[in-house]
Amino acid sequence: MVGYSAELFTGSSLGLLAHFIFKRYEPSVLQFVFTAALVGIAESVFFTIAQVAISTVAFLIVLSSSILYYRVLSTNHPLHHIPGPLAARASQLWLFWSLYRGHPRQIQKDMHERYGPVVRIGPNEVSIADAASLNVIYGGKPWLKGKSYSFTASGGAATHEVALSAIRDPKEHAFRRKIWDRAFSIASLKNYQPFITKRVEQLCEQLDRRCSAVSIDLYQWLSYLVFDVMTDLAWSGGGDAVLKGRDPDGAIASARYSLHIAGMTKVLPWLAKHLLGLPWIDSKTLEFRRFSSDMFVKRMNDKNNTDKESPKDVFYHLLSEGSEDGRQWSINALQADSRQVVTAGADTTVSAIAYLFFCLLRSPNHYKRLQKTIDTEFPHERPLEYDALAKLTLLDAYVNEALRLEPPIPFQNQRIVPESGYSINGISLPPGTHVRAALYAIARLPNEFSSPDEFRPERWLIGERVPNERFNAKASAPFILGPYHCVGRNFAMQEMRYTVASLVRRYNMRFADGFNIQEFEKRIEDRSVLEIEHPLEVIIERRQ
Ligand code: HEM
Repeated sequence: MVGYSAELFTGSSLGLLAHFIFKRYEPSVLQFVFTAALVGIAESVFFTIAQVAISTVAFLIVLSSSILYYRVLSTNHPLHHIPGPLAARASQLWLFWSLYRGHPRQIQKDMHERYGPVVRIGPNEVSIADAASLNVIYGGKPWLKGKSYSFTASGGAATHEVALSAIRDPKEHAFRRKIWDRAFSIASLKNYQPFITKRVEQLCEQLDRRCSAVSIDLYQWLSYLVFDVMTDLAWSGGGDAVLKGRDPDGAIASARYSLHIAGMTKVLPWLAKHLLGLPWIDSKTLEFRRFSSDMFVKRMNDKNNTDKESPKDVFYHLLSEGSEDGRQWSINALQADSRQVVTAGADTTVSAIAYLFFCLLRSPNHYKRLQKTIDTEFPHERPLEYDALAKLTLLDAYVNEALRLEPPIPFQNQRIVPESGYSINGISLPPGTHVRAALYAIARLPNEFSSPDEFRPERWLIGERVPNERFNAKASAPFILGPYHCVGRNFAMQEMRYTVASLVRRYNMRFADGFNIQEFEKRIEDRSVLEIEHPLEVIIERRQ
């Protein structure tokens, strides 16, 4: 051993030195390997190959043990005082594993029940389960978006195609967001209603043919519906999934898979671009990229065809509105943002509607009550009107309750503690700490809602709350708050109201024989957006 002392000493010292650098700048595996290679090359000037090998091994062992010790045990670590699982303190891989398994929202909730309102879920990341903090983090002067946003959900590194949700620079975000806000103004929302009405009518025609027959997978049909609505919204024309009764060119599955992969790799952004380059992953995200590019080109051609009046879709707003300083969007940005209408709007809305139907079918009395209310409000031939539906407090109570229990984006909301730091329940979070609000856990806190795990839409109706019932509407934030809140919120609400009211009014439904409620619940997974992995098998009957 004495014979190796020079190379062991050199390797170990360089390992410690590298740690002091990596402590400030979290390395990727590639940087880690690159540094080791650099050290090896530098040492080869003084050492033989065997000595370099020994020194490099010493370097790697000391560097990894020192990082591990610092993250897990050292009282010098700025988040040392925050409780959490040891594996999470050690590496981001713990989060990656939670996402891979598909239940990070539930793991977050379990962790909070065990450790309290602030839990360490990564080397430099904490989760917060505290309703009052929602406004501090996301509302008012919001905290900056975290590193996980350096990667877009649409299947490309953010530097190539930045969609609105991935923009971390507040000024750039505000510039692009202004145009999105116009695209979702009250006036614009009215222009979009025919998209919903037409597709729901098509869905009803399809479902009419499947009444009382074999069971249908309601989640699948709702996916077709919402995908068509979103592609109409983005580019005034889509894949006609409802009419065809199938996923057009595999685009729905491919869009879903893109979100699935993006959700997992967002916690390890450096891994994302390497993973996406893998042929079998690339081929599974290709269909949606191809589909959306075709739609984009078609819509551009329509725009350039001066004989046609430009349809008033989101694309219309993205194209025609420049900013006051005269800046125009690049083609890449235009493509990324119009595609985001589908990636942000489809799976979120479909999971919310499907989960609401699941709750209604599990409690048939609720189904009947909603049906009766809609029958009373819209007797016989009276068409469903969007404005009247928006005033139906009972309908909103049902939608809000489903969103409370299963917020469709429960986990992907990372922010950075600002320079002023933050303190919660006497626990201080230093500037630069990455945080996520545990939306799912907060909306199920027993001090915010009585019987928090129960589907009880009445809690949203002032006249129906039981005496001393705990109810804090602000603890349920499925669309987040503040300047980065969901821009499609009002559109999603009108789509959910119209779809649910139309189907409940027209059909009686029940679970198919043998439907496994527990298994269905278990298979509601989340990585980016809720993914329902179990068919929602139902039997439908046309009402007289
Ligand atoms: C029930 C349905 C929906 C829910 C629960 C939902 C939820 C959310 C949430 C929580 C965020 C913030 C995520 C973050 O902090 O990173 C968000 C952002 C966003 N949502 Fe939605 N969403 C829904 C439907 C829609 C629809 C229909 C659209 C239509 C285009 C849409 C477009 C967007 C966009 C573009 C953003 C990024 C906003 C920004 O960064 O300024 N969403 N949504």
